[in-house]
Amino acid sequence: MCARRGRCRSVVIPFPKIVAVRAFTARGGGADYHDQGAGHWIDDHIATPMARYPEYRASRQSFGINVLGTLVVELEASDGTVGFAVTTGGEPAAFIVERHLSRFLIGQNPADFERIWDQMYFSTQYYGRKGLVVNAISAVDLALWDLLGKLRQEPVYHLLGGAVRDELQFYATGARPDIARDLGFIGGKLPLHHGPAEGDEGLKKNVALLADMRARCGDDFWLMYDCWMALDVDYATRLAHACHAHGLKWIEEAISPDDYWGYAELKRNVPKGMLVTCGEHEATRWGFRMLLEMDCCDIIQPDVGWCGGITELIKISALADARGKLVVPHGSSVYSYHFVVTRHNSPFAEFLMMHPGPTEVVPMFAPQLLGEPVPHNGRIKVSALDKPGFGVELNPDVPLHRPYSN
Ligand SMILES: C[C@H](O)[C@H](O)[C@@H](O)[C@@H](O)C(=O)O
Ligand SMILES: [Mg+2]
Repeated sequence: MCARRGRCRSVVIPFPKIVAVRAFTARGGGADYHDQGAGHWIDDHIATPMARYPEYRASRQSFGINVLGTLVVELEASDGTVGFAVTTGGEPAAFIVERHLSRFLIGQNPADFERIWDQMYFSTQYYGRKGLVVNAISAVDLALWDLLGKLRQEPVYHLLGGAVRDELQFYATGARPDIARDLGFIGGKLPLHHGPAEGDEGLKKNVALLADMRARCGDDFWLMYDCWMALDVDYATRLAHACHAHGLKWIEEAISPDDYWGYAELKRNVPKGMLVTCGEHEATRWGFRMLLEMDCCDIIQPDVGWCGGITELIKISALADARGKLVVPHGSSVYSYHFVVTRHNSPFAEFLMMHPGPTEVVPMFAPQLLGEPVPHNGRIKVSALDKPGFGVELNPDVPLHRPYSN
């Protein structure tokens, strides 16, 4: 409405077009948060599908969990504004961005993210659909939303409909839930250390660790196990029932992400009141539709840097919301925080404790992002997100390598 009488000229200001796409790689923590130095809790004899091979049991880095490294995507607009994002992907993902996806971005309006996403996905469907390719698409999509926010001078959560709450509350993932409790987090998610290859002895050690943490944390603190795809339905069922006595709140990603049938069976098998969660290695609305329609889990946990980005997470979240399911994204720093605050069915978030102990809170994607907010007393106020885009900048002290160009 015009405030004053007279002609009201409503002019849509044209958006600057994307003029450059750059993909870099970086090593050492950051978005590829498994890429840590020796002695870090996150690589301390954690159960994985590779643990059936004794030579790959003590360390996930031994089989290559950190082989990719971080992908950094920059999108530059004609007015000089640069949007960027980071995810797991490294050099192969940089190739996909520079040599395949860039053609759908150069000369385009960053506000056309639906068309751009559609072209990135369906042009790579013949070799993508999940994993590395969708990681690359996710990074481009997140950089688009960062660029949009910077062009509109608004935080991404404003572009998603605004906050439905004043603060984010977090559970912490790491080896020390007892310390997480003292730091004000609402729960602690432990990595599972022993899988089927270590038999009943290993299962007893898993239960003993949970019992110890329950004794340290008291009865009211959430305790969860993250099984990182390491188990089979029988072992996961036995573990769930053995851990029920110690108040295990949820059993996470117990079996292969491809075994939708196994998840549906596990969800029927676990004790009443225990939740089954999964999805961090699932991708797109179609993958999550399968998890939801086959009743595989109680909570889906997409990683916004791996599932297709914000543009796809909007669709995934709506599917879950329509079925009364919670969406608690896998820890992905500001990229999930800006989403979670805007959705009623995302009442809390994950904070991955990246300190080696972990005995203190450090930024999740350290050292790559400057300005990354961290929880205080297990919470982040929405006002901490009130900066354009995702509100973070690349740390200029982190060496970047650009292996390809477009
Ligand atoms: C702690 C788990 O083993 C993984 O390292 C973690 O990244 C992921 O599964 C999570 O849910 O945070
Ligand atoms: Mg997990």
